[in-house]
Amino acid sequence: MSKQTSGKKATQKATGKRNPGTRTGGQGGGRVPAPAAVPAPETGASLAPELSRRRLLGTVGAAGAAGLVVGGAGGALAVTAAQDAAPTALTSIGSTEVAFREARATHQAGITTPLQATGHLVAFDLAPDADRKTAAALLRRWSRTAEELMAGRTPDADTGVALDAGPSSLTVTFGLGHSFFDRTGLTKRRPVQLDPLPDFSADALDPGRSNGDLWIQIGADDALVAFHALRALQKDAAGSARLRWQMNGFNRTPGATAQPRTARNLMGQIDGTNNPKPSDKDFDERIFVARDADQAWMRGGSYAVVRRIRMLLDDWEKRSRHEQEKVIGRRKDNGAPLTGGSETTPMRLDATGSDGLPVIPANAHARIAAPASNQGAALLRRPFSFHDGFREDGAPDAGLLFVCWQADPLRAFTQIQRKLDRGDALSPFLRHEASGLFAVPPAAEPGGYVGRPLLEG
Ligand SMILES: C=CC1=C(C)c2cc3[nH]c(cc4nc(cc5[nH]c(cc1n2)c(C)c5CCC(=O)O)C(CCC(=O)O)=C4C)c(C)c3C=C
Ligand SMILES: [Fe+2]
Repeated sequence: MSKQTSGKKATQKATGKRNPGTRTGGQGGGRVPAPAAVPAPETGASLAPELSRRRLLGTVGAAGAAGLVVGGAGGALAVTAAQDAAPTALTSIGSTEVAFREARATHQAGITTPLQATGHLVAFDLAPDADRKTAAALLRRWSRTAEELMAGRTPDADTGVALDAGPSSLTVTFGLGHSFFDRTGLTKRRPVQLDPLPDFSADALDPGRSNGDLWIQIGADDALVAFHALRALQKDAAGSARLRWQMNGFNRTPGATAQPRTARNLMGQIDGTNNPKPSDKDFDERIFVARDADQAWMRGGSYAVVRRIRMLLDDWEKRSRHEQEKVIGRRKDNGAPLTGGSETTPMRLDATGSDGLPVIPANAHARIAAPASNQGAALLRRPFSFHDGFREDGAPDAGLLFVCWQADPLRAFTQIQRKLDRGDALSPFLRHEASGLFAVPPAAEPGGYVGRPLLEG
């Protein structure tokens, strides 16, 4: 059914787990360089190690060896084979694989996985005549495709777009919207956590680009790999569901800086510093649905809130650096709180300056959004930046595809956004233009598919 292009399927668990916002520290993600098997381009059989090494080194020599995965930390020697061409050596970026289902992980990939360079967010609505069986068959097809592509394998009848790219940290994450449950006769099993988000005063939402029966988040460190996955999943949906909306985003390319750093957004701020870390004792409780939750099919799952937030960059960029820093409560250069220290130093919210005013202003974004201002509420932010060209007035149509993860959206996103809505210094520079809320079930069981316990339970 499929052609293996990046060595045999990886079954190892995560090594070098990294924080989604920082690419270092913490756990999460399960990204591993693909293992060393080398398929022969013509026959698919393994090449003798000596031959494959020679071929590889030839390619390495031509390409320059820096960054290539040849006996690196993971000992991996990865190649990908175009159908009739010589194998292409992969760097660690191309060969890194995120497991579709890890041995002991109960949640889907793409939640604690480190930020990827490219992302597509896509919502589908089930076809008018679709029922629960149609939905189940679609999720089965989608899960199979996701597992294949995340392992670096491509379908036989393939366009070849990603043939020599390797898995490139591809993740595909599936979610179910409020309307999915009505469409599939499962209204009674819809979790209250999917109740529609309240209206916020700053909302200017476009219903056509909001919500949807089904949602997919695709992320990869290679734009061709991400597009390839999007296209394959769209083809799988033919006749069962049609595209409702799609958004494309990006982050800094991994490996661009010598030391991994927390991402910057299009306002130039270091964004993601105070994300909950998988090493925090309450991380699972905050981000994932509890193991004893009433909705058994959601145990180990999470809820995603997706917002397309356009940044009013012309207004923002007129502000001095000092003004911009007061809006957030942190420095732009290194992300440190205005009360001093480095990026990871805790904010001193009670510190006052010689003028008697709080050093981190009362309306600073980081103060208002902090757990201390929200009865302990916290969410995991895992966004992509977007740029969809320029508007008629010449302003960039650019901003943040804000994706955040939590066990309970009412206690996390809604609580924090209500607070921000009432007086966040950042709000005048933002427009919330689209919104979605999705239940993201746990990872598929071996041989199963995402959502099976709901659809067949
Ligand atoms: C409802 C939740 C949030 C929305 C919407 C949101 C939008 C948004 N934020 C930034 C930039 C930054 N946010 C920062 C911190 C921060 N933001 C939220 C929540 C929302 N942000 C939280 C929970 C936090 C952490 C607060 C804390 O515990 O300290 C920061 C500071 C650095 C960091 O910790 O990440 C920046 C910068 C933008 C640009 C934006 C919308 C486009
Ligand atoms: Fe924020």
